[in-house]
Amino acid sequence: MHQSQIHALARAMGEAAPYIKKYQNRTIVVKYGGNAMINEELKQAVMQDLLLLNQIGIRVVLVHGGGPEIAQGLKLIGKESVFIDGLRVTDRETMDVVQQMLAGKVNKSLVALLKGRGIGLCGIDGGMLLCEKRTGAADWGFVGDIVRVDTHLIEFSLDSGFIPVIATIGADEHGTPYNINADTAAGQIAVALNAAKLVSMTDTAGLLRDRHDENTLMERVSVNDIAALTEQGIIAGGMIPKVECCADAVRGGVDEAAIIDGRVAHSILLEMFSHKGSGTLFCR
Ligand SMILES: Nc1ncnc2c1ncn2[C@@H]1O[C@H](COP(=O)(O)OP(=O)(O)O)[C@@H](O)[C@H]1O
Ligand SMILES: CC(=O)N[C@@H](CCC(=O)OP(=O)(O)O)C(=O)O
Repeated sequence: MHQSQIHALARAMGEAAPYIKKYQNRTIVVKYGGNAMINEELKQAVMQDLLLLNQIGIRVVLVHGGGPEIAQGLKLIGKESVFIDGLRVTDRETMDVVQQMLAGKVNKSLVALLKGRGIGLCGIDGGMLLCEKRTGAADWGFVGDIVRVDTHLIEFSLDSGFIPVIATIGADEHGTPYNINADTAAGQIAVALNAAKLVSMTDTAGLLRDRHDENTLMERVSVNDIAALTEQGIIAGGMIPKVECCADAVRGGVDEAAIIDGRVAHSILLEMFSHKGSGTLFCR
C-alpha cells in the first residue's frame, strides 16, 4: 500500500469513527428501489455494504421495491402496468403477479446475496403490515394503506443478528393480501421501529432542483419546505411518494432521512460515515 493510500484510509476511518459509534445498536431502514436494482453487480455491492453495516453492529432493515420486475411479470401475461398518482392499479390477477415477483423473485434474490445473514419476509408474516383497502380519488383495487405496523418479527430477526428483507405486501384483518408502495411502507416501518435513519436508494443523485440536471442536487432540505417544492413542480412523479415518506418519517420521530443514488457503488457508506454524505438529507 502506498503512503498516500495509508493516509487516505486513516483519514476515512477517523471521519467514520464518530458515525459508527452514533449508529451502533441503532436501527436504520434502507429502501432499495426497483429502478436502482436492475444492475446485478450494483445489487451485489449494495448487499455487501449492508452486510458490512450488520457486521459492525448496526441493526439494518431492508425494505425493497420491484416495480420493473412486476411490470415484466405482467407483460408475460399480456397486461400493461397502470398507475394512478404513482400507485399501481392492482386487480386480482395483478395482485398474484405482485406477490410472485415481490415476495418471491425479488425478495429471494436479495436474501441470497446476504450470505446467510438475510431473512426474507413480507408484511403478511407475523402480521407485520395490517392494511385496509386504499380509498380516495380512484379505485386502485388491491392497493392497501397501512393501519398498523407490528414490529415483533422485525425486532426478533434483528435481535438474532439477521437483516430482515421485507417485501411490501400486507394483509387486511380477513387475510386478503394488498399491494403497498415500497417507499410508503419503508417510512412507516422506520417510524414504528423508532429508527435512527431512513435511507431511500433510487436511480437519481437525490432530489434535484432541475430533475434533468444532476448539478442541481439539493443537499439539505427542511421538511417544512417540501410543500412549496411540490407546488413549484420541483418534486414530481416517483419522487412524490419518496419525499413524502422521508418527511413523514422525520415528522414521526426518525432522526433523519436521506434519498441517495443507488447507482453509485457504496453511496450508502458515504451517506452514513462521511461529513459530506451523499444525496439529499431531510431534516426537521
Ligand atoms: N426533483 C426531482 N429530482 C430527482 N428525480 C425526480 C425529481 N422529480 C421527479 N423525479 C423522478 O423520480 C424518479 C425516482 O422515482 P422512481 O422511479 O419511482 O424510483 P424507484 O423505482 O427507485 O422507487 C427519478 O428517476 C426521476 O425521474
Ligand atoms: C401500490 C404500488 O404501487 N406498489 C408498488 C410496489 C413495488 C414498489 O413500490 O416498487 P419500486 O420501489 O420499485 O417503485 C408496485 O406495484 O409497483
